[in-house]
Amino acid sequence: MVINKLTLNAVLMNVFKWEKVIDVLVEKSNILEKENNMDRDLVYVFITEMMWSKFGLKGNAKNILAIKKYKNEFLKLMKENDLEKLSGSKYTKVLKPRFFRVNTLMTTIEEILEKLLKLKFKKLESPKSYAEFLELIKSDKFKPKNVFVQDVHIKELLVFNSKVKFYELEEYNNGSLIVQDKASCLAAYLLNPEPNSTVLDMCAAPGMKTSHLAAIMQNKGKLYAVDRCKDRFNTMQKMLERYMVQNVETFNMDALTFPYYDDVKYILLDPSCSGSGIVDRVRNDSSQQNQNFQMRLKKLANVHAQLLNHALKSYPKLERLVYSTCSANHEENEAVVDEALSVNGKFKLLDCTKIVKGWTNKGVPGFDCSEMCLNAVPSDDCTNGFFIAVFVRRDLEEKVVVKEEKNIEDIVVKEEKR
Ligand SMILES: C[S@@+](CC[C@H](N)C(=O)[O-])C[C@H]1O[C@@H](n2cnc3c(N)ncnc32)[C@H](O)[C@@H]1O
Repeated sequence: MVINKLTLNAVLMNVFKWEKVIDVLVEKSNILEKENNMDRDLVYVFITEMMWSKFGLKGNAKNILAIKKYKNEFLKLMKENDLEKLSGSKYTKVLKPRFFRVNTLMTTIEEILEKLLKLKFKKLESPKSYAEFLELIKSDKFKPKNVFVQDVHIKELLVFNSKVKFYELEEYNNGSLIVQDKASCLAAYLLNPEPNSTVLDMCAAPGMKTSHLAAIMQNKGKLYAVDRCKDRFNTMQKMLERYMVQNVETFNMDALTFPYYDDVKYILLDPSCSGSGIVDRVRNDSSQQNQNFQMRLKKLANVHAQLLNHALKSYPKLERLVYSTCSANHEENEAVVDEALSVNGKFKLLDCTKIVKGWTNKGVPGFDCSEMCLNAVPSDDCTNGFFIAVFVRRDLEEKVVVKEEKNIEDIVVKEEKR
């Protein structure tokens, strides 16, 4: 059999993912004792291929046929012992809802709500608190395919059952409705630039957060979107055009060499990370301990720190910076933030979970910044794993807190008027 490195890697990652389940199947079925000439590792690979690979376990070799005999027994054991839940951590096998962000540069929330009602969707009453919101989207009330609810924090975000797909819907196809996980939307929500300000998105492609920033700025002011990767940059340009972002200037370059410093008041830094927070990407303890992964983490963390330090030092009018990753590893998150704070005394952190009311998952304990950061945890928050820290210039802190409180008051007033 010809097998390339990538295929082999995918097979092994799948074995790691299901390892705990296979441990139980092997033990309960006594397969190793019964098939006493077989190598344990090979048995794990064969079981994974037979039970969970797209194409099943192929071939008629003696040891393959021996494993195939156990399929029904394994299925029964899985069911009886509810083994699926062992297959991952809080980052895998989580049934996330589907989040659609209304692109307010092309339409309004009201127009989309009207369209959805015409399509026989039923809007559930928006809960008052985040805890009630989570309870609702995890409950049976949220099971039917035709129900949805408006997000409790980000008003332009509509939350649907995981089975809902809008491939046929005009608004989805023309860019008025954008699929974007809530955790990813929180970055622009927390940066919260006012219209007419100057904003720099340092690692912008493919432009999801850039387009959200433009929507928050109502297409007014200046939005610099920088990315060094040519292909991703090209995709971003197409996407921003499609989403009718008009206040953006795009730059295909390294953010460390971006030349326009003077007016930048807000920065979003969302660098390339390990992606270990993304639900469905294979992630488990065995793969995390892998030496290559640890080395990769170290390299990524160094790059993050370099970009973050550069941003905090180089922009004289910078008031606020959001640092975000879709990593679940503290090396890329809290450790980078602590280091940046230790050498950038002019900045401090805002308490993210005070702004995102009711959010309970903070940074992992053990770091100076832990209490001020926000972690999105798939099994709790029903989003991808995500990390956010908000830096503010120290002497502006009071002004910023007043602004936050005012924003929250405005939201409450708007809600009451409805
Ligand atoms: C996580 S992705 C950004 C996703 C984007 N913020 C969004 O919401 O669509 C990270 C991006 O950073 C870019 N990048 C990494 N290092 C960079 C650097 N030094 N300068 C500019 N772009 C960089 C990568 O090319 C990649 O497109």
